[in-house]
Amino acid sequence: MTKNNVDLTVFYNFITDNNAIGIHAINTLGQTIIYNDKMKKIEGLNLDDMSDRSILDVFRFSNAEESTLLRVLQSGNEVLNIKQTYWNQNGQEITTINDTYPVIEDGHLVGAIEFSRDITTLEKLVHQPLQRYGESITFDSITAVSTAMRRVLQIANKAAIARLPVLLIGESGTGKDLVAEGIHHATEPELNDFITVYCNRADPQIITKLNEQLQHLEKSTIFCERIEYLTMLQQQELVDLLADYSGEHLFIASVGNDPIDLIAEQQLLKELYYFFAAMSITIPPLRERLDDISPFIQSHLARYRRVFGNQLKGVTNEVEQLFNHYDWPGNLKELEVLLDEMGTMISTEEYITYDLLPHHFKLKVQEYRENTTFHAEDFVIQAEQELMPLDHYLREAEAYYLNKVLDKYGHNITRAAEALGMSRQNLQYRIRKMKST
Ligand SMILES: Nc1ncnc2c1ncn2[C@@H]1O[C@H](COP(=O)(O)OP(=O)(O)OP(=O)(O)O)[C@@H](O)[C@H]1O
Repeated sequence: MTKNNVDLTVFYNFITDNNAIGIHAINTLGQTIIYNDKMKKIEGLNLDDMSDRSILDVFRFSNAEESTLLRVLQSGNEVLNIKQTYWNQNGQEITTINDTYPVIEDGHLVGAIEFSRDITTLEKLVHQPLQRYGESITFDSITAVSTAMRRVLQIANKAAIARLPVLLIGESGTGKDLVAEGIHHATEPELNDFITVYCNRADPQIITKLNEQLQHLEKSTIFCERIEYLTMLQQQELVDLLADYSGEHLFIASVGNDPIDLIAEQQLLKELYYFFAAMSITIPPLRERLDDISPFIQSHLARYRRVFGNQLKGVTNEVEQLFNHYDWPGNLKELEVLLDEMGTMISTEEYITYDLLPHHFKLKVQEYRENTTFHAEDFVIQAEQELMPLDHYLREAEAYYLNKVLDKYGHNITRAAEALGMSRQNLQYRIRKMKST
């Protein structure tokens, strides 16, 4: 393609490669033909993973309906403004808005193209703080059933009493923000305001603005969220500011990684770390405190029932097992986003079954599920198979059968017990026994 005798292909390639929008295009066979650098960053995949391969192969889609690109290819209709939050292979939280279009040439469909706008920063700085408006977070609002999390809250309570600077260390979504606000409300007498500073390096005036704000504040809590996101210069400005105001206010900061590593990687200023290090609280990732998953789901679903009036009571055993084996790179926030996503699809269901899980989550747990789910053929004796003791075999067979029946009846105990020809109490007893083995 040329214009004024200039080959435009080179310009089009440049536009594709130097663009703030992720672009992914496929042909009618589902093969990737364009996958730009921005899309690579967003999805955390390599071009080599994608080129010359059918999108079906790469993602192992079990159902073409579930890929927007393939859906558009099949229907010929555009799908616009789909918002998604997920954690890519590097454990980074990403929020995108996607538009997917059919590509038509001379009246014939020749492929489909997806444009993905990365709105992660906008989401973090604007939408999430807005969502939390009106809700005051105390230690009671934080799910802390695991020993590790109860310990975190104990130390946080001590920090509130001591009113010393606090450093909260933990991966994205572990609840640092909540613990900071919990500390604020646990101070006695309670400090006046809880101010969150989203450490956005793109704002060169950020520390100057904080300085102006501090001049008008009396005895408040200042939470500097993710201080490692500031430039070194901004961090130095913050150190100077803290020295001026440390007697007046309670300062809390958070970091997403081990601060010693951050210092070694020159992402955190040593002096800033020293200021906060007196009280360091490490919040462990969710995969190291699985006991918190179930109570978090319970309290989240209870809120759903109150707000949306639906019937959701919990998740099936199968989903619970998958949750316990997934590594949750986005921690409780990822679980929350997942529940929210499913919440919008629920109408009359009482339990979240495997089928209700969003496709992107099914992909993440697919391998584990394939390796662990019992199949009917597991109970057939095969020549090469090692025999297991009878009581073990019966236990597994019972668990397999009970789970199947419970799933069939959406975990409605009364209906499942009826189908199994036993009392509700008997079924509940067997479920408890199954969970404890
Ligand atoms: N222990 C918890 N109890 C209840 N909700 C939680 C808990 N931990 C996280 N959440 C949920 O996850 C969301 C994100 O948590 P939060 O913003 O505190 O994470 P964070 O560690 O500050 O993450 P980031 O480093 O990305 O800012 C919260 O708004 C809350 O809804």
